[in-house]
Amino acid sequence: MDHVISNANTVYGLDHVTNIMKFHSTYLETFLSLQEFIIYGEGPLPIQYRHYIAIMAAGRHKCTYLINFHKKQFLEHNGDPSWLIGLTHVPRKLRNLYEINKILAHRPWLVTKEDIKKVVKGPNSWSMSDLGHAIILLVHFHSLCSFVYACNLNDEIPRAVKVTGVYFRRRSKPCLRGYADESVISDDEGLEPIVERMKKLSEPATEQERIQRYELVQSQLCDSDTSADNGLDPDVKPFIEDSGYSYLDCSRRQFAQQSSFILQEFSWDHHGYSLINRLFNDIGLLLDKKFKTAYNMTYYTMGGRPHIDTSRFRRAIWNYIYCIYGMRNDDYDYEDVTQLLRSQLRVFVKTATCYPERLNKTTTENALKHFDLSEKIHINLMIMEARMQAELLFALRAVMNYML
Ligand SMILES: CC(C)C[C@H](N)C(=O)O
Repeated sequence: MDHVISNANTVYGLDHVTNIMKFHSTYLETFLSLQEFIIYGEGPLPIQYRHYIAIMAAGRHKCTYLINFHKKQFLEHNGDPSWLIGLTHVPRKLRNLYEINKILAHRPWLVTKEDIKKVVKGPNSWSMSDLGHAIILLVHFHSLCSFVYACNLNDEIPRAVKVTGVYFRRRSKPCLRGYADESVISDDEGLEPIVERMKKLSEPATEQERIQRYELVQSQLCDSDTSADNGLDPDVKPFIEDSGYSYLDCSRRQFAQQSSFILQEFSWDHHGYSLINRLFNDIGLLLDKKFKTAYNMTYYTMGGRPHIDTSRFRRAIWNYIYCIYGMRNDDYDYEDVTQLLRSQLRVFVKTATCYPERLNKTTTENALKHFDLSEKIHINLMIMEARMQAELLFALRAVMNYML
Protein backbone atom coordinates (compact mmCIF):
# COMPACT_ATOMS: atom_id res chain seq x y z
CA MET A 1 0.00 0.00 0.00
CA ASP A 2 1.46 3.35 -1.00
CA HIS A 3 1.69 4.96 2.36
CA VAL A 4 1.33 3.61 5.79
CA ILE A 5 0.63 6.34 8.28
CA SER A 6 2.62 5.59 11.37
CA ASN A 7 3.26 6.99 14.83
CA ALA A 8 -0.29 6.85 16.11
CA ASN A 9 -1.01 4.47 18.90
CA THR A 10 -4.30 3.10 19.97
CA VAL A 11 -4.77 1.50 23.32
CA TYR A 12 -5.97 -1.85 22.10
CA GLY A 13 -5.64 -1.88 18.35
CA LEU A 14 -2.62 -2.63 16.30
CA ASP A 15 -1.52 0.82 15.30
CA HIS A 16 -0.68 0.15 11.64
CA VAL A 17 -3.78 -1.89 11.09
CA THR A 18 -5.95 0.74 12.75
CA ASN A 19 -4.37 3.53 10.81
CA ILE A 20 -5.03 1.86 7.52
CA MET A 21 -8.61 1.11 8.54
CA LYS A 22 -9.17 4.76 9.41
CA PHE A 23 -9.93 5.25 5.73
CA HIS A 24 -13.20 3.52 6.59
CA SER A 25 -14.08 4.84 10.00
CA THR A 26 -17.52 3.26 10.31
CA TYR A 27 -15.99 -0.09 9.66
CA LEU A 28 -13.05 0.62 12.00
CA GLU A 29 -15.44 1.15 14.88
CA THR A 30 -17.02 -2.26 14.40
CA PHE A 31 -13.62 -3.89 14.01
CA LEU A 32 -12.26 -2.40 17.23
CA SER A 33 -15.40 -3.18 19.23
CA LEU A 34 -15.10 -6.82 18.28
CA GLN A 35 -11.35 -7.04 18.73
CA GLU A 36 -11.33 -5.27 22.07
CA PHE A 37 -14.10 -7.48 23.30
CA ILE A 38 -12.53 -10.78 22.34
CA ILE A 39 -9.12 -9.81 23.69
CA TYR A 40 -9.88 -7.60 26.68
CA GLY A 41 -13.58 -8.01 27.35
CA GLU A 42 -15.52 -10.38 29.52
CA GLY A 43 -15.07 -13.92 28.38
CA PRO A 44 -14.18 -17.39 29.58
CA LEU A 45 -10.52 -17.50 28.48
CA PRO A 46 -7.62 -16.03 30.46
CA ILE A 47 -5.89 -13.11 28.73
CA GLN A 48 -2.66 -15.09 28.23
CA TYR A 49 -4.62 -17.75 26.34
CA ARG A 50 -6.20 -15.11 24.14
CA HIS A 51 -2.85 -13.69 23.06
CA TYR A 52 -1.36 -17.12 22.62
CA ILE A 53 -4.25 -18.19 20.40
CA ALA A 54 -3.62 -15.05 18.32
CA ILE A 55 0.02 -16.13 17.96
CA MET A 56 -0.95 -19.68 16.97
CA ALA A 57 -3.45 -18.37 14.42
CA ALA A 58 -1.02 -15.86 12.89
CA GLY A 59 1.63 -18.60 12.79
CA ARG A 60 -0.43 -20.49 10.19
CA HIS A 61 0.21 -17.63 7.76
CA LYS A 62 3.71 -16.91 9.03
CA CYS A 63 2.61 -13.40 9.90
CA THR A 64 5.51 -12.02 11.93
CA TYR A 65 3.78 -8.69 12.38
CA LEU A 66 0.88 -10.18 14.34
CA ILE A 67 3.03 -12.79 16.06
CA ASN A 68 5.44 -10.21 17.45
CA PHE A 69 2.68 -7.86 18.51
CA HIS A 70 0.91 -10.59 20.50
CA LYS A 71 4.12 -11.99 21.95
CA LYS A 72 4.69 -8.57 23.45
CA GLN A 73 1.16 -8.33 24.72
CA PHE A 74 1.35 -11.85 26.11
CA LEU A 75 4.41 -10.94 28.19
CA GLU A 76 2.90 -7.62 29.28
CA HIS A 77 -0.03 -9.58 30.66
CA ASN A 78 2.21 -11.83 32.72
CA GLY A 79 2.23 -14.67 30.26
CA ASP A 80 4.72 -17.43 31.08
CA PRO A 81 7.80 -16.65 28.92
CA SER A 82 8.52 -20.35 28.52
CA TRP A 83 5.39 -20.70 26.35
CA LEU A 84 7.11 -18.49 23.81
CA ILE A 85 9.79 -21.14 23.33
CA GLY A 86 7.19 -22.86 21.26
CA LEU A 87 4.13 -25.05 21.02
CA THR A 88 5.82 -27.87 22.91
CA HIS A 89 5.91 -25.69 26.04
CA VAL A 90 2.27 -24.73 26.35
CA PRO A 91 -0.38 -26.43 28.49
CA ARG A 92 -1.98 -29.50 26.95
CA LYS A 93 -5.29 -27.74 26.68
CA LEU A 94 -3.89 -25.10 24.32
CA ARG A 95 -2.01 -27.72 22.32
CA ASN A 96 -5.25 -29.56 21.80
CA LEU A 97 -6.60 -26.58 19.90
CA TYR A 98 -3.85 -26.72 17.30
CA GLU A 99 -5.52 -29.17 14.93
CA ILE A 100 -8.66 -27.06 14.70
CA ASN A 101 -6.47 -23.98 14.18
CA LYS A 102 -4.69 -25.68 11.31
CA ILE A 103 -7.75 -27.04 9.54
CA LEU A 104 -9.77 -23.87 9.94
CA ALA A 105 -6.98 -21.73 8.57
CA HIS A 106 -6.54 -23.65 5.35
CA ARG A 107 -9.26 -26.26 4.71
CA PRO A 108 -12.18 -25.24 6.88
CA TRP A 109 -14.57 -27.46 4.93
CA LEU A 110 -12.84 -30.42 6.60
CA VAL A 111 -13.73 -29.50 10.20
CA THR A 112 -16.12 -32.07 11.59
CA LYS A 113 -17.92 -32.80 14.82
CA GLU A 114 -15.15 -35.31 15.58
CA ASP A 115 -12.64 -32.46 15.73
CA ILE A 116 -14.94 -30.63 18.13
CA LYS A 117 -15.38 -33.76 20.23
CA LYS A 118 -11.63 -34.20 20.58
CA VAL A 119 -11.25 -30.84 22.33
CA VAL A 120 -14.39 -30.78 24.45
CA LYS A 121 -14.16 -34.32 25.81
CA GLY A 122 -11.62 -35.98 28.04
CA PRO A 123 -8.78 -34.54 30.13
CA ASN A 124 -7.75 -30.89 29.56
CA SER A 125 -11.00 -30.31 27.77
CA TRP A 126 -12.52 -27.05 26.62
CA SER A 127 -15.98 -26.05 27.75
CA MET A 128 -18.34 -25.10 24.94
CA SER A 129 -18.03 -21.43 25.82
CA ASP A 130 -14.21 -21.68 25.97
CA LEU A 131 -14.35 -23.19 22.54
CA GLY A 132 -16.72 -20.50 21.22
CA HIS A 133 -14.28 -17.85 22.43
CA ALA A 134 -11.31 -19.68 20.94
CA ILE A 135 -13.01 -20.15 17.57
CA ILE A 136 -13.72 -16.43 17.26
CA LEU A 137 -10.11 -15.62 18.13
CA LEU A 138 -8.82 -18.10 15.56
CA VAL A 139 -10.98 -16.92 12.69
CA HIS A 140 -10.42 -13.28 13.59
CA PHE A 141 -6.65 -13.64 13.45
CA HIS A 142 -6.53 -15.90 10.39
CA SER A 143 -8.51 -13.35 8.45
CA LEU A 144 -6.58 -10.43 9.89
CA CYS A 145 -3.46 -12.04 8.37
CA SER A 146 -5.16 -11.70 4.98
CA PHE A 147 -5.64 -8.00 5.59
CA VAL A 148 -2.13 -7.44 6.92
CA TYR A 149 -0.50 -9.05 3.90
CA ALA A 150 -2.91 -7.59 1.37
CA CYS A 151 -2.09 -4.10 2.69
CA ASN A 152 1.56 -5.02 2.68
CA LEU A 153 1.89 -4.33 6.39
CA ASN A 154 3.91 -7.41 7.21
CA ASP A 155 6.90 -6.08 5.29
CA GLU A 156 6.55 -2.50 6.46
CA ILE A 157 7.22 -3.28 10.07
CA PRO A 158 10.79 -3.78 11.19
CA ARG A 159 11.35 -7.23 12.59
CA ALA A 160 11.82 -7.51 16.32
CA VAL A 161 14.23 -10.34 15.77
CA LYS A 162 16.64 -10.19 12.91
CA VAL A 163 16.13 -12.93 10.40
CA THR A 164 19.19 -15.05 10.35
CA GLY A 165 18.09 -18.09 8.42
CA VAL A 166 17.34 -18.13 4.74
CA TYR A 167 13.78 -17.17 4.20
CA PHE A 168 12.36 -18.25 0.91
CA ARG A 169 9.02 -16.90 0.05
CA ARG A 170 8.25 -18.84 -3.04
CA ARG A 171 5.59 -17.00 -4.97
CA SER A 172 3.16 -19.38 -6.51
CA LYS A 173 1.41 -18.27 -9.59
CA PRO A 174 -2.17 -19.35 -9.36
CA CYS A 175 -3.80 -19.34 -12.75
CA LEU A 176 -7.31 -19.14 -14.01
CA ARG A 177 -8.42 -21.67 -16.53
CA GLY A 178 -10.80 -20.49 -19.19
CA TYR A 179 -8.61 -17.52 -19.87
CA ALA A 180 -9.65 -17.34 -23.49
CA ASP A 181 -13.23 -16.68 -22.49
CA GLU A 182 -14.15 -13.49 -24.29
CA SER A 183 -16.33 -12.33 -21.42
CA VAL A 184 -13.14 -11.81 -19.43
CA ILE A 185 -12.10 -8.17 -19.65
CA SER A 186 -8.43 -7.58 -20.23
CA ASP A 187 -6.57 -6.23 -17.24
CA ASP A 188 -5.40 -3.14 -19.10
CA GLU A 189 -8.76 -1.73 -19.95
CA GLY A 190 -9.27 0.15 -16.69
CA LEU A 191 -12.52 0.09 -14.78
CA GLU A 192 -14.80 1.54 -17.45
CA PRO A 193 -15.91 -1.80 -18.93
CA ILE A 194 -16.76 -3.06 -15.46
CA VAL A 195 -18.76 0.05 -14.67
CA GLU A 196 -20.65 -0.42 -17.95
CA ARG A 197 -21.34 -4.08 -17.26
CA MET A 198 -22.71 -3.30 -13.82
CA LYS A 199 -25.35 -1.11 -15.42
CA LYS A 200 -26.67 -3.84 -17.68
CA LEU A 201 -29.52 -5.86 -16.30
CA SER A 202 -28.56 -9.46 -15.87
CA GLU A 203 -30.65 -12.04 -17.66
CA PRO A 204 -32.81 -14.02 -15.24
CA ALA A 205 -31.34 -17.46 -14.78
CA THR A 206 -32.98 -20.74 -13.81
CA GLU A 207 -31.84 -22.55 -10.71
CA GLN A 208 -30.05 -25.07 -12.87
CA GLU A 209 -28.21 -22.33 -14.76
CA ARG A 210 -27.15 -20.71 -11.52
CA ILE A 211 -25.68 -23.95 -10.26
CA GLN A 212 -23.84 -24.39 -13.54
CA ARG A 213 -22.48 -20.85 -13.36
CA TYR A 214 -21.27 -21.47 -9.83
CA GLU A 215 -19.58 -24.67 -10.95
CA LEU A 216 -17.95 -22.86 -13.85
CA VAL A 217 -16.40 -20.23 -11.58
CA GLN A 218 -15.28 -22.97 -9.25
CA SER A 219 -13.73 -25.04 -12.01
CA GLN A 220 -11.64 -22.01 -12.96
CA LEU A 221 -9.92 -21.99 -9.60
CA CYS A 222 -6.62 -23.71 -9.96
CA ASP A 223 -3.11 -23.53 -8.64
CA SER A 224 0.13 -24.11 -10.36
CA ASP A 225 1.90 -24.68 -7.06
CA THR A 226 0.68 -25.45 -3.61
CA SER A 227 4.03 -26.40 -2.16
CA ALA A 228 5.17 -25.01 1.14
CA ASP A 229 7.88 -22.45 1.70
CA ASN A 230 11.31 -23.98 2.08
CA GLY A 231 12.34 -21.98 5.09
CA LEU A 232 10.69 -20.58 8.14
CA ASP A 233 11.37 -17.27 9.77
CA PRO A 234 12.75 -17.80 13.32
CA ASP A 235 9.89 -15.64 14.61
CA VAL A 236 7.41 -18.10 13.19
CA LYS A 237 9.06 -21.47 13.63
CA PRO A 238 8.22 -22.07 17.31
CA PHE A 239 4.52 -21.54 16.68
CA ILE A 240 3.88 -23.63 13.63
CA GLU A 241 3.58 -27.32 13.04
CA ASP A 242 3.02 -29.04 9.72
CA SER A 243 3.82 -25.83 7.87
CA GLY A 244 3.23 -27.43 4.48
CA TYR A 245 -0.47 -27.90 5.18
CA SER A 246 -2.32 -25.38 3.03
CA TYR A 247 -5.42 -24.63 1.01
CA LEU A 248 -6.34 -27.10 -1.71
CA ASP A 249 -8.34 -25.94 -4.64
CA CYS A 250 -11.17 -27.82 -6.27
CA SER A 251 -8.95 -29.48 -8.84
CA ARG A 252 -7.26 -31.30 -5.96
CA ARG A 253 -10.22 -32.10 -3.79
CA GLN A 254 -13.72 -33.22 -4.36
CA PHE A 255 -16.20 -30.82 -2.89
CA ALA A 256 -19.02 -33.19 -3.63
CA GLN A 257 -17.56 -35.87 -1.41
CA GLN A 258 -16.26 -33.53 1.23
CA SER A 259 -19.40 -32.12 2.75
CA SER A 260 -20.71 -29.59 0.31
CA PHE A 261 -21.89 -26.39 1.90
CA ILE A 262 -25.03 -24.67 0.74
CA LEU A 263 -25.49 -21.30 2.34
CA GLN A 264 -29.23 -21.58 2.39
CA GLU A 265 -28.87 -24.63 4.64
CA PHE A 266 -26.51 -23.02 7.12
CA SER A 267 -26.28 -19.26 6.93
CA TRP A 268 -24.91 -16.59 9.21
CA ASP A 269 -28.28 -14.87 9.64
CA HIS A 270 -30.31 -17.96 10.39
CA HIS A 271 -27.90 -20.32 12.08
CA GLY A 272 -24.42 -18.97 12.82
CA TYR A 273 -25.55 -15.83 14.59
CA SER A 274 -27.75 -17.46 17.20
CA LEU A 275 -25.40 -20.38 17.77
CA ILE A 276 -22.37 -18.22 18.53
CA ASN A 277 -24.49 -15.98 20.75
CA ARG A 278 -25.36 -19.01 22.81
CA LEU A 279 -21.74 -20.15 23.07
CA PHE A 280 -20.13 -16.85 23.91
CA ASN A 281 -22.10 -14.03 25.52
CA ASP A 282 -23.60 -11.73 22.95
CA ILE A 283 -20.69 -11.80 20.59
CA GLY A 284 -23.07 -12.45 17.69
CA LEU A 285 -24.19 -8.82 17.77
CA LEU A 286 -20.67 -7.47 17.41
CA LEU A 287 -19.85 -9.88 14.65
CA ASP A 288 -23.07 -9.18 12.85
CA LYS A 289 -22.48 -5.45 12.90
CA LYS A 290 -19.00 -5.89 11.50
CA PHE A 291 -20.04 -8.31 8.73
CA LYS A 292 -22.96 -6.11 7.69
CA THR A 293 -20.86 -2.94 7.70
CA ALA A 294 -18.21 -4.55 5.51
CA TYR A 295 -20.82 -6.04 3.19
CA ASN A 296 -22.91 -2.90 2.74
CA MET A 297 -20.29 -0.19 2.88
CA THR A 298 -20.25 2.02 -0.23
CA TYR A 299 -19.31 5.51 -1.28
CA TYR A 300 -20.87 5.12 -4.73
CA THR A 301 -17.51 5.58 -6.38
CA MET A 302 -15.33 3.41 -8.55
CA GLY A 303 -11.79 4.43 -9.42
CA GLY A 304 -12.65 8.07 -8.85
CA ARG A 305 -15.95 8.00 -10.81
CA PRO A 306 -18.86 9.29 -8.72
CA HIS A 307 -22.49 8.13 -8.48
CA ILE A 308 -21.86 4.49 -9.27
CA ASP A 309 -23.87 1.66 -7.80
CA THR A 310 -21.08 -0.76 -6.96
CA SER A 311 -23.17 -3.39 -5.21
CA ARG A 312 -22.77 -5.99 -7.94
CA PHE A 313 -19.01 -5.64 -7.93
CA ARG A 314 -18.83 -5.85 -4.16
CA ARG A 315 -21.13 -8.85 -4.00
CA ALA A 316 -19.06 -10.57 -6.67
CA ILE A 317 -15.99 -10.35 -4.43
CA TRP A 318 -17.87 -11.64 -1.41
CA ASN A 319 -19.48 -14.54 -3.25
CA TYR A 320 -16.25 -15.41 -5.01
CA ILE A 321 -14.71 -16.02 -1.59
CA TYR A 322 -17.58 -18.32 -0.65
CA CYS A 323 -16.92 -20.18 -3.89
CA ILE A 324 -13.21 -20.54 -3.08
CA TYR A 325 -14.30 -22.46 0.02
CA GLY A 326 -16.87 -24.53 -1.82
CA MET A 327 -19.84 -22.68 -0.34
CA ARG A 328 -22.68 -22.32 -2.79
CA ASN A 329 -25.06 -19.41 -2.47
CA ASP A 330 -28.20 -20.40 -4.33
CA ASP A 331 -29.54 -16.85 -4.23
CA TYR A 332 -26.58 -15.56 -6.19
CA ASP A 333 -25.95 -15.60 -9.90
CA TYR A 334 -22.25 -16.34 -10.38
CA GLU A 335 -22.38 -14.86 -13.88
CA ASP A 336 -21.53 -11.56 -12.19
CA VAL A 337 -18.24 -13.02 -10.97
CA THR A 338 -17.38 -13.99 -14.52
CA GLN A 339 -18.43 -10.60 -15.85
CA LEU A 340 -17.06 -8.28 -13.22
CA LEU A 341 -13.96 -9.83 -11.66
CA ARG A 342 -11.11 -9.89 -14.12
CA SER A 343 -8.50 -12.59 -13.89
CA GLN A 344 -5.75 -10.69 -12.05
CA LEU A 345 -8.21 -9.54 -9.45
CA ARG A 346 -9.51 -13.07 -8.96
CA VAL A 347 -5.98 -14.37 -8.49
CA PHE A 348 -5.33 -11.62 -5.97
CA VAL A 349 -8.55 -12.29 -4.04
CA LYS A 350 -7.84 -15.99 -3.91
CA THR A 351 -4.22 -15.58 -2.84
CA ALA A 352 -5.14 -12.99 -0.19
CA THR A 353 -7.84 -15.30 1.14
CA CYS A 354 -6.03 -18.62 1.09
CA TYR A 355 -2.30 -17.97 1.15
CA PRO A 356 -1.80 -14.31 1.94
CA GLU A 357 1.85 -14.98 2.83
CA ARG A 358 2.49 -15.56 -0.88
CA LEU A 359 1.29 -12.13 -1.98
CA ASN A 360 3.87 -9.82 -3.35
CA LYS A 361 3.76 -6.11 -4.00
CA THR A 362 3.74 -6.44 -7.79
CA THR A 363 0.82 -8.88 -7.97
CA THR A 364 -1.14 -6.74 -5.54
CA GLU A 365 -0.40 -3.49 -7.31
CA ASN A 366 -1.25 -4.92 -10.72
CA ALA A 367 -4.49 -6.48 -9.58
CA LEU A 368 -5.70 -3.29 -7.89
CA LYS A 369 -4.03 -0.72 -10.05
CA HIS A 370 -7.13 1.12 -11.26
CA PHE A 371 -8.62 1.58 -7.81
CA ASP A 372 -8.09 4.48 -5.43
CA LEU A 373 -6.08 3.81 -2.28
CA SER A 374 -9.19 3.80 -0.07
CA GLU A 375 -10.82 1.35 -2.50
CA LYS A 376 -7.88 -0.99 -2.31
CA ILE A 377 -8.30 -1.02 1.45
CA HIS A 378 -12.04 -1.46 1.02
CA ILE A 379 -11.47 -4.55 -1.14
CA ASN A 380 -9.04 -5.92 1.44
CA LEU A 381 -11.60 -5.40 4.19
CA MET A 382 -14.19 -7.33 2.23
CA ILE A 383 -11.73 -10.15 1.68
CA MET A 384 -10.98 -10.31 5.39
CA GLU A 385 -14.64 -10.27 6.42
CA ALA A 386 -15.91 -12.73 3.85
CA ARG A 387 -13.11 -15.11 4.75
CA MET A 388 -13.84 -14.75 8.44
CA GLN A 389 -17.52 -15.42 7.92
CA ALA A 390 -16.84 -18.46 5.75
CA GLU A 391 -14.42 -19.98 8.28
CA LEU A 392 -16.75 -19.24 11.13
CA LEU A 393 -19.68 -20.90 9.41
CA PHE A 394 -17.72 -24.09 8.85
CA ALA A 395 -16.63 -24.12 12.47
CA LEU A 396 -20.14 -23.47 13.76
CA ARG A 397 -21.67 -26.08 11.51
CA ALA A 398 -19.29 -28.63 13.05
CA VAL A 399 -20.20 -27.42 16.56
CA MET A 400 -23.90 -27.71 15.75
CA ASN A 401 -23.44 -31.23 14.40
CA TYR A 402 -21.62 -32.14 17.58
CA MET A 403 -24.38 -30.73 19.77
CA LEU A 404 -27.21 -32.47 17.90
C1 LIG B 1 -14.25 -1.49 -3.63
C2 LIG B 1 -14.76 -0.26 -4.28
C3 LIG B 1 -14.93 -0.43 -5.72
C4 LIG B 1 -16.00 0.22 -3.58
C5 LIG B 1 -16.52 1.55 -4.07
N1 LIG B 1 -15.58 2.63 -3.96
C6 LIG B 1 -17.81 1.91 -3.35
O1 LIG B 1 -17.92 2.98 -2.80
O2 LIG B 1 -18.72 1.16 -3.32
